[in-house]
Amino acid sequence: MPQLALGKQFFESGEYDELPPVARKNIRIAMEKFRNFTSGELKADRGLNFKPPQGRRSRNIFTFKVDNFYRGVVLAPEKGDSYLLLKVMAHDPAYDWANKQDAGVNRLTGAVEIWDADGLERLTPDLEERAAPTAPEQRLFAQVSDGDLATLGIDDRVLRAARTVVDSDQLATLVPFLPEDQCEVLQYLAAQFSVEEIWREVVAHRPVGAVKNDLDTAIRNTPTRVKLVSGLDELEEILSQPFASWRTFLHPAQRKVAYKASYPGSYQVTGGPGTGKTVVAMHRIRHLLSYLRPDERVLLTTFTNTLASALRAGIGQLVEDPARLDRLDVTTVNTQASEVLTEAAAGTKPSYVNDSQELERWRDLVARLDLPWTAEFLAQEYRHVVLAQRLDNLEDYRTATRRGRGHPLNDGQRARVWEAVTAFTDEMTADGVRTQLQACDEAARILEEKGPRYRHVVVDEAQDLHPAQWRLLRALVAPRPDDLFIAGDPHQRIYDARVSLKTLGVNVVGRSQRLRRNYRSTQQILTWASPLLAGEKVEALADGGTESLAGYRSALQGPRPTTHAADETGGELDALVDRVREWIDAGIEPASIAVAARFNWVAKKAVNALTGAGIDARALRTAGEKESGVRVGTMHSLKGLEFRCVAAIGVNDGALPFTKAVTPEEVDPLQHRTDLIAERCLLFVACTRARDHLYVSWTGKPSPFLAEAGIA
Ligand SMILES: Nc1ncnc2c1ncn2[C@@H]1O[C@H](COP(=O)(O)OP(=O)(O)OP(=O)(O)O)[C@@H](O)[C@H]1O
Repeated sequence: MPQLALGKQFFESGEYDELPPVARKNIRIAMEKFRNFTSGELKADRGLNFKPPQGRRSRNIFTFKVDNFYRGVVLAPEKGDSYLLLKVMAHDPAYDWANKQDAGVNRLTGAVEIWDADGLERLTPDLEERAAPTAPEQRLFAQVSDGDLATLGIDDRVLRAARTVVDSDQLATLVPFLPEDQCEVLQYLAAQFSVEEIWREVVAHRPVGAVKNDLDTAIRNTPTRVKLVSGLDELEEILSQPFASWRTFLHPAQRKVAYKASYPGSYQVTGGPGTGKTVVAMHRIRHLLSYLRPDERVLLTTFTNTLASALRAGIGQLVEDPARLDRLDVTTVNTQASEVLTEAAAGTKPSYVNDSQELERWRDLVARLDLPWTAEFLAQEYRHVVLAQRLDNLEDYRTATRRGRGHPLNDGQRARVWEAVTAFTDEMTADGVRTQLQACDEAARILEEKGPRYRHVVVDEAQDLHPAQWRLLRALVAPRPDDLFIAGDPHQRIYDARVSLKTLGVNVVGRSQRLRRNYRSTQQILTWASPLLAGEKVEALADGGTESLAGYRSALQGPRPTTHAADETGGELDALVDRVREWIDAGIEPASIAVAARFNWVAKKAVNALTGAGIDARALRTAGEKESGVRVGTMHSLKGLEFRCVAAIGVNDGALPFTKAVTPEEVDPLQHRTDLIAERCLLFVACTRARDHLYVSWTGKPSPFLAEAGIA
């Protein structure tokens, strides 16, 4: 029986979602014929009008009639009996598209590649001309021999184009025309990966099996871009709902991590912004739910309630069975702490103090006890040393290592700090209040006594969790195979969190995967934003060492980010209004536009400026998911989210880094450095929320981060 398959191209650019229901029905009827007819019958069927387009490049490409308006384009290998549906378009564009495409089997991956061969052929002479003044040995791939390129699956036509590439900007212009796997190889080479490293990255995650040079096998061997359809029922199901690519077409690295049958313990997935860590976490949950025993439950944690509801909706699209979904909780770690404490206090909910109330208490203690340190210093000492290591008495504090703290304390000084710590905790207890982190610590202690609540815990946005939160996560699940699955990115660490997971009983050594392909933002946005972190060594997620963005790339293309320098705030806000209006006039949904500011008061001004100019805009924090209007919020509040357009405003000297958020070097040089990196990461996080358009503005002197990155 013939194998039906749907190509990723079929769903691209939202074309499929815009097809009228009747066209979808007709696609199903046509596909039924592909399923049931012999090839002779297909060719003879007048309704289907199955034929090769004249002028096609690939002899395996055919078109067929969907109805009087639409035609389908299908890849039908000569040998074998698979049919890969590539596009459904209006009559003329369908022929035009079909004639431009070529199809082949990648020598390295054994996967089917379909690419715009017409575009590649037309672009190559132009690139050759532009590259002529640059000597071949100075071009981007000069160090890689033709033989090595062939080993990595680069075919002759791509080789000719690759040899013209002078720099990564030129590679970006080629990307839309390249066969996908070959494109990935060239991007790795541009990022200075060795042939062996690329071989590992590109081949190791793929299904094993001999690479055969026949399209039929290749179609069945390309889960990244081809959805094999088991039958007409499944086809009907796929065609009847809006399509989200992330549900079906995982990158081999994503698939391997998400659907590995079992890990002997905890597992960690890292990667730059937009590399699909959350997507992997959601697929892992689908996998875990399918194996769950009747009395077991799964927990997914993330950083904010907004992200938790987005995750819940996402998993709802992946797991249809409500009975399975019922066995999943999606919350923040702090919510878990509150639940545990409420349960332990027979239903009485805990009361909290926020960061500024906590600081007020330290300030009061500094004055009362006449201490020689600032309130900020004591709050950090409590958070990063005492709470982090769960130090319960002076003896332990005396001998504790103070990793990451740059201001030494002698024995007498430690005794005085401890006096303040004791007063602080005693007064909090007497007032019946806690900080969120204290609550996590207490909840962990309770569960350490009572036992875990979940069979599996999946942690998203793991980079900002404090050791007390990790202790709670550790206590929520027993140390067993597949206990914790952790997703995070140290480049997005915007709160001061440093942990050694091993000392907290979470061991991911030898069990981790880094994702490198960005699915969210255009290459232009990544190329612009990555230098914001350049030169900074970012501490790895788990246990020492550093992480880099090597090989971080995107296959998406778009305009370069733009900047605006204003002399005064009014001018900056006027320019923002103009930019947002341009986006809306170009047809972009206002709710897919975000404005990000370092401070809440700047965000409020932006809301006023936009609404004053007649543009629907609202605060991100309070906006309901379905509400209209441009979203405006602080850079912190954009964490984990994404928008088609992002305007980062107020990126001024003095705002980024914000002086008050950075411990003075003379107070604590190590803390000073950590705070500065967090501020850098904050700007990076805000910029990498953008999918298509990024705009950055400032008033007066720009942020030194922009200047250091060569942007302003
Ligand atoms: N395999 C895929 N195919 C298509 N789209 C994908 C794929 N993987 C991820 N995406 C999309 O890329 C975007 C970013 O994914 P996701 O939020 O999972 O990344 P992330 O690494 O968690 O990002 P961040 O760390 O910046 O929050 C989302 O729109 C997601 O749907």
